[in-house]
Amino acid sequence: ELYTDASQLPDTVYDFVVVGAGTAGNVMAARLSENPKFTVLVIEAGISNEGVRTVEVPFLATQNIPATATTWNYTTVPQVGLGNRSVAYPRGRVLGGSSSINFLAYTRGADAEFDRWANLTGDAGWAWSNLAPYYLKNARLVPPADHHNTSGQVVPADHGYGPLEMSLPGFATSSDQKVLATTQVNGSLFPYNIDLNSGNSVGIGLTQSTLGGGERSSSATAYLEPALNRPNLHLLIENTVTKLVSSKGAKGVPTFTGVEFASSASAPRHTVTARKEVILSAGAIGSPQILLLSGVGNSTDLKGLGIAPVANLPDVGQNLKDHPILSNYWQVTLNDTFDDIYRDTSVFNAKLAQWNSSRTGLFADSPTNALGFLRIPDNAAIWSQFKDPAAGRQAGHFELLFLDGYAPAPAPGPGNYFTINTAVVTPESVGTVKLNSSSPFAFPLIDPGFFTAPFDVQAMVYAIKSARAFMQSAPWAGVALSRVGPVGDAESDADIIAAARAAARTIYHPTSTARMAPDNAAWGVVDTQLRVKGVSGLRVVDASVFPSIPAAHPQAAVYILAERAADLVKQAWSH
Ligand SMILES: Cc1cc2nc3c(=O)[nH]c(=O)nc-3n(C[C@H](O)[C@H](O)[C@H](O)COP(=O)(O)OP(=O)(O)OC[C@H]3O[C@@H](n4cnc5c(N)ncnc54)[C@H](O)[C@@H]3O)c2cc1C
Repeated sequence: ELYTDASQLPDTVYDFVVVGAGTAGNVMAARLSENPKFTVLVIEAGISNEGVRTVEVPFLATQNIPATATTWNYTTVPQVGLGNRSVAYPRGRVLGGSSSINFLAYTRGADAEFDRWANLTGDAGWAWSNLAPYYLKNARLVPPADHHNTSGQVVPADHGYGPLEMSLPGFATSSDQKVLATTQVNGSLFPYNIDLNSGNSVGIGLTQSTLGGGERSSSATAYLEPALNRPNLHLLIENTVTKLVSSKGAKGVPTFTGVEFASSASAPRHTVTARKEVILSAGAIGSPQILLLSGVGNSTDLKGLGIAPVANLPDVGQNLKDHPILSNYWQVTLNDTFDDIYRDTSVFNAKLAQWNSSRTGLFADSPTNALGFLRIPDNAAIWSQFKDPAAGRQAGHFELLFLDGYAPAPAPGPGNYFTINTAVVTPESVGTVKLNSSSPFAFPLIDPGFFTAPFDVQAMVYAIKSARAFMQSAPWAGVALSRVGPVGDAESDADIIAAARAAARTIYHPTSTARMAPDNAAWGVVDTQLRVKGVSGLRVVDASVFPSIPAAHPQAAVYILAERAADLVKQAWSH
């Protein structure tokens, strides 16, 4: 049942209270409520996802950001590595969380990403061989919107049977053909990868997107909605959790027993009791913020803000990792790019009408039809200065994302454009999330530390040159005209670096702000069962516990982690 007002809630005591109906939170809610003996309440700050056009229409995903009714409209603190610019840092604030507003790419990353988690935490349960069943349990392939023959574009045997729908592009563009042709003629630099979700994530392939039947599939549509008719699952939306409630338990161990929330800063606070556990799934920004507001963090910092310390865990809000990205643009001779839809309302409306009537056409597609992860070669000069940060040889160092037009729109002038977004997916830069104030309604201070580590700058230079080499390949001869846009003019390395610092932004992949560490380690925030260290009754399940950031779009890893976490919680309370 869905409620919008605390006074409507039929109960004040639940077995589990899940904070945040986001990507991970909805997996927890759906899986825990499979047991009819468990009662579960989910509290979400955002609005319902239903009927929100930019959430439902895959191609319009980019229109949810930077600041709309479905986002937390965060910005970063000025970024030293980006010429002191502050950059927009939106997160989903809607049922489904960021899975409702993201750009739909589903990439689980190399097996080695998870094996690294196992190594960093000392728990083989996080190794790929043990997580694979949870990957299969998360998503399933469904036909693309245009029902084309997908042989040679995907390896069906490497996919599962879960509720999340995933499909290949359902609206072919002429630039897709050129991207794929480039992998054929220039395969040594740009190998074709038939399925980026087969465990080897190096190479370029068609994007597998979280959509089915031409509509976005999210943790809200795939997990939450089908479970909402269960009598043991209650959902409260449009209410912000202000802190977690704890008391001193047996032997003086702080014990989390409930959650405090309110519908606005000035509204009265309400509390509910969690008989078994509080599950914190507020994401890589929200979860550290709520931990700090609840007295879990660096005790000295907390006292300075007037917050009574409950557990001294200095790692809360530390180790923020994210992928920096920027756009490289070309003017092209193709005449069917999407540029016109943002220049001509009648073209936009025609595409929307097609989607409305048949869930087909451009708007049934995610914003990017092809992408790939590539390695900086072993003989590159960069390796004389830096140690290889990749998890393994089947993981890339940088990413190329291909967009059939000028993105973010609108194009700077008439004509047609092609965009290659370049991202560094093995960043060495580390940042923080800190409280700005003890008010739960004040945004935290977000500092991803972009380009503060020299490796990231050098890797971005490499990625930009790689994108340029891609466009110099034979299939683009006579098609790609001039380079345009802010990075386009830069020629020398020094100029490219300056342009990169002026143009880079986030690809919206923050992780690791409440990271998992070995059970006996003094560092970290949660143990290998995702229980907050030094307290009882509290787990964190979302991207904030990632021990390291995968060289991939992280939503797949969030789903996989949450599927395992749900089993861990079920096992813990099976008696
Ligand atoms: C614009 C954008 C594009 C992206 N594109 C991709 C992509 O193409 N592919 C990909 O794999 N990943 C992408 N990502 C990243 C991916 O979506 C996230 O890594 C993932 O969804 C995070 O899941 P989570 O469960 O950790 O947090 P979220 O899904 O963000 O969930 C957190 C939830 O907690 C709620 N919450 C927070 N604080 C409170 C509070 N105090 N009280 C109540 N509720 C609260 C939030 O409203 C939200 O619903 C993108 C992200 C964004 C923002």
